[in-house]
Amino acid sequence: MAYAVERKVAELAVIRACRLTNAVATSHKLGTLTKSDQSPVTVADLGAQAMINHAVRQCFPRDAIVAEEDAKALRSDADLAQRVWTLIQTCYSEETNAEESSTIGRLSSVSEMLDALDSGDSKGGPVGRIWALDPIDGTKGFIRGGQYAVCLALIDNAQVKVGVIGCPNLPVDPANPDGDKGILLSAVAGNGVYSVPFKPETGQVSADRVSVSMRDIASTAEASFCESVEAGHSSHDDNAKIAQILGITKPSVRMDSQAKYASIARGDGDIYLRLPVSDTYQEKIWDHAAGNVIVKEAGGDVTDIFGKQLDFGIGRTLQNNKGVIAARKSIMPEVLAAVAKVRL
Ligand SMILES: Nc1ncnc2c1ncn2[C@@H]1O[C@H](COP(=O)(O)O)[C@@H](OP(=O)(O)O)[C@H]1O
Ligand SMILES: [Mg+2]
Ligand SMILES: [Mg+2]
Ligand SMILES: [Mg+2]
Repeated sequence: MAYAVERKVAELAVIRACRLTNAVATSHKLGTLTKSDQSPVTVADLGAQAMINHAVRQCFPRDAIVAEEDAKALRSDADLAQRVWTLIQTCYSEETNAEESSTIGRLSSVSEMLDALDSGDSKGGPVGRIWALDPIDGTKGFIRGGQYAVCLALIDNAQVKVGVIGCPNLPVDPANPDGDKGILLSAVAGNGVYSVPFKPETGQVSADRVSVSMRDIASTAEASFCESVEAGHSSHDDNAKIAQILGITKPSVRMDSQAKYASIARGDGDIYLRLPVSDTYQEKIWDHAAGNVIVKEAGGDVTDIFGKQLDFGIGRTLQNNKGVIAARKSIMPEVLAAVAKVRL
């Protein structure tokens, strides 16, 4: 299978990062900082990015990386850098799968950690292999104890070919929300999407991978839709109007992060609405790349609010697109017609 090695590396790197983020979440010592755009970042985002960037660089040294974070805050604060380094060392020491370090390696010094963090600064673009990394998507959800996701994708000549999303807080069985948590969704374009339950504390895979697909529904009135928790990321008002036009009566499922893509891919919900709040905000490629291939491989489609495919080949942002809509292919025309009515 094409991209089999890339998928294996991405799965190992994401599961390892989930072990680190889960340890930070359960310690309640999040080390939250505020970035220049006023959004939060925690020591877990930084530790996860350093480890994953290093894994990608070690396995595929010629590939570029577009990642959300950088080492700026750690380069000016040695104590903070040491704290992230300790988290990474603890995470390595808790490895239970020997394949992990033999395949994706380990960082060996603080300076290597800082360089790895800074190696996700590619400008992106239409040509070549570019990894898109969101070390914690839904940082606000992570801080709240809600949903968050570690998301890694490989974009090859502007097409998303591999997508892996780790959701440590997503229930393994959606019908049993208080049961075991920890799901990895993994897709290669043209080869389907698989769900793998894993234990976030150890990173151990707890059952076989199973192929998943989006639910078939007779009409949009039967659908349930999901949206961001943060009203600043997606217009709850517009989303509600669209749902009303589609005859949806169930309340929206509000969830942080690309866990939304993961849950519609495995059939927990049917439609993901992300209507823009601001005219100027440009969606980031790391917020959507992995989810894009995962939903498509599950039988869904993902477009912007005008029905255009998302363009992952023009840089770090989706500047040619506005908002995001995802749904099963068969209902997509109806959903986009409702979106158009609301946006007129
Ligand atoms: N005004 C805005 N509109 C849309 N998305 C935004 C936004 N401001 C921030 N975001 C992005 O929304 C992501 C979270 O999405 P969601 O609301 O689905 O959980 C954030 O990812 P991070 O948490 O990785 O920073 C951030 O990149
Ligand atoms: Mg962020
Ligand atoms: Mg994000
Ligand atoms: Mg993030």
